Amino acid sequence: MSQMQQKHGEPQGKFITFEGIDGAGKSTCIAHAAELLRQCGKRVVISREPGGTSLGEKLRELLLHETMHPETEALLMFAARREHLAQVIEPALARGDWVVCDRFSDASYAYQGGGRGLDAAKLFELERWTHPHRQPDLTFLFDVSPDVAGQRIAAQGRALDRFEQEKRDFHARVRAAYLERAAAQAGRIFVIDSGRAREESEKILDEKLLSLCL
Ligand SMILES: Nc1ncnc2c1ncn2[C@@H]1O[C@H](COP(=O)(O)OP(=O)(O)OP(=O)(O)O)[C@@H](O)[C@H]1O
Ligand SMILES: Cc1cn([C@H]2C[C@H](O)[C@@H](COP(=O)(O)O)O2)c(=O)[nH]c1=O
Repeated sequence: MSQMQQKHGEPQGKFITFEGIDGAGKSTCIAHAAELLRQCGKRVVISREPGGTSLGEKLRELLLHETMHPETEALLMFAARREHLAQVIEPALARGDWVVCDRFSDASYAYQGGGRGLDAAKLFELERWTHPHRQPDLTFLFDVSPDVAGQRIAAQGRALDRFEQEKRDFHARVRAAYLERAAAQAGRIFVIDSGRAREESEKILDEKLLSLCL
């Protein structure tokens, strides 16, 4: 049975992920994307990583606030992801719902790989273990410079988490890893220049989503 088909030949829902460095603007555009998909008649589940389940949200608290070894960080990201796939993502897709998710495994390659310097082969092993047969159908990468993203986060005036507190160099490496991955997987990862006005990002997002809905 193909990944795109259920037992009775009904098409599965689609799995759409949003990625980018902290402050790139992806979370803001997710609600907009979900609204558009609902207008197209799709049932939409919005979720996030790390998180999306009761256990995943507890792991998220640890990941965002506790100091830990980079490999522990990678393992916990994938542990949260395993639970998320089992409890939320796979059941929703099997029901025919569309899943719109704030981050997925591309984030592990970008943050733990690019940012922390972990060997991509180790991340690949974790990915193969956690979701050997599942990849997003489409990924939006919100691309912006760490300087602009940092200004956007500062303007929110809230406490920063462990990743947001990292230096610009870290975010520059994360951004570079994302762009490298987007170049290697251009058919799946669609880059949106989010250095421009939010309305412009949303217009491009709408066009791409509408083409997927038809
Ligand atoms: N082109 C744009 N697209 C999206 N958001 C933008 C854009 N320009 C400015 N913004 C603003 O950037 C701010 C940061 O957005 P948001 O919190 O969605 O980022 P994020 O990528 O989800 O960050 P984080 O990963 O830290 O949660 C918001 O206040 C949003 O209104
Ligand atoms: C899935 C995933 C996430 N991260 C990091 C990236 C962000 O800094 C935080 C999540 O915060 P957000 O405001 O919800 O974007 O977690 C990571 O390092 N690796 C991952 O796999």
